Amino acid sequence: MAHPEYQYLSLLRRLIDHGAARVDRTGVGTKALFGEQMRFDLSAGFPLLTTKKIFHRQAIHEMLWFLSGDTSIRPLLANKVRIWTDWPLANYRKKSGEDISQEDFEARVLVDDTFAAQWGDLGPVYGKQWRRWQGPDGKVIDQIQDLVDGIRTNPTSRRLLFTGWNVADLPDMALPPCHMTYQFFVADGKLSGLIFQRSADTLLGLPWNLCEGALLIHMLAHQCDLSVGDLVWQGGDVHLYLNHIPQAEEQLTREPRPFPQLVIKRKPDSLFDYRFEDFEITGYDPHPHIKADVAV
Ligand SMILES: Nc1nc(=O)c2c([nH]1)NC[C@@H]1CN(c3ccc(C(=O)N[C@@H](CCC(=O)O)C(=O)O)cc3)CN21
Ligand SMILES: O=c1ccn([C@H]2C[C@H](O)[C@@H](COP(=O)(O)O)O2)c(=O)[nH]1
Repeated sequence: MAHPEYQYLSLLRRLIDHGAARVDRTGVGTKALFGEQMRFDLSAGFPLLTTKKIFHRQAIHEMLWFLSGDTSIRPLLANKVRIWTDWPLANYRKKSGEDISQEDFEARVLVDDTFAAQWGDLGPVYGKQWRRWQGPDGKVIDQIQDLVDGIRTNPTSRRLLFTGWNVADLPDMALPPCHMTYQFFVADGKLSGLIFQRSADTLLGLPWNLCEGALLIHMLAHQCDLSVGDLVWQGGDVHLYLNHIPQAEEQLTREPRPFPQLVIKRKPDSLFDYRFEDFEITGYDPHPHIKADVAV
């Protein structure tokens, strides 16, 4: 069987060859396809792309941050994860008129509590909706805890899902959720998960989304005494930014190598008690990193 990474590489190829040219919110421009799907059998390996190095250390931190319910970039910065800085930074520069550098902005968020509260928060993004969805009656809903309970007590339920797409809260979010809905399925002692992603930056964001989706399935399966099944990824507007085409062409010259394995070294009492040190990726031997600028 062909290496599963060819699903991703063939998507890059099709985007370059057949994507519809579009003007997008960022002004960069994209080539886009609508309605794409990929499937990875997690028992056969961890889907961390090998045709370029993916910074999985940062991706693991991001997933733990979502699960913690936090929406400030401060805990990310404390772990040297800088992928979310651009949005609050642009907001601060615009509103304050101060031409602050990214480094200085990040340093202030880290040391100054008042500054961090005012400028370092992304609004009611992923973590808030996943863990603290506010009901109309003021009741707070923990969608992830409910999911864990559901998988354990009613594994054939067709309602094992959670979503970040809280319509009423969208205007207050720095960015509306991209990987917006997750659904789960238990069969033959295996847990599978499906991600619906309304908008996918195929070169930069998507490899992280696959890594983090796979990590979440592993964690849920670990907690619910199941083994891992498939990660199914579905994308709505799946795009390649025009300034990423040379990087995509470079990546397409490379041959996939075997996927690594994820080792979870400890079983904590709950899904929310995992620490970064509990995870190890073994056997990862990727091609070199390919640098690309993120569209803000
Ligand atoms: N245009 C865009 N693409 C995204 O993927 C994206 C957004 N915006 N906005 C919100 C988050 C932030 N995410 C990001 C942002 C940056 C990188 C990025 O630049 N990754 C580089 C290296 C990062 C580094 O040097 O630490 C990579 O090669 O993966 C990845 C995901 C995913 N999301
Ligand atoms: O996890 C993520 C988060 C974001 N993205 C990408 C997808 C788009 O390129 C932008 C978001 O812009 P919108 O105009 O809100 O669609 O970020 C991603 O791929 N993965």
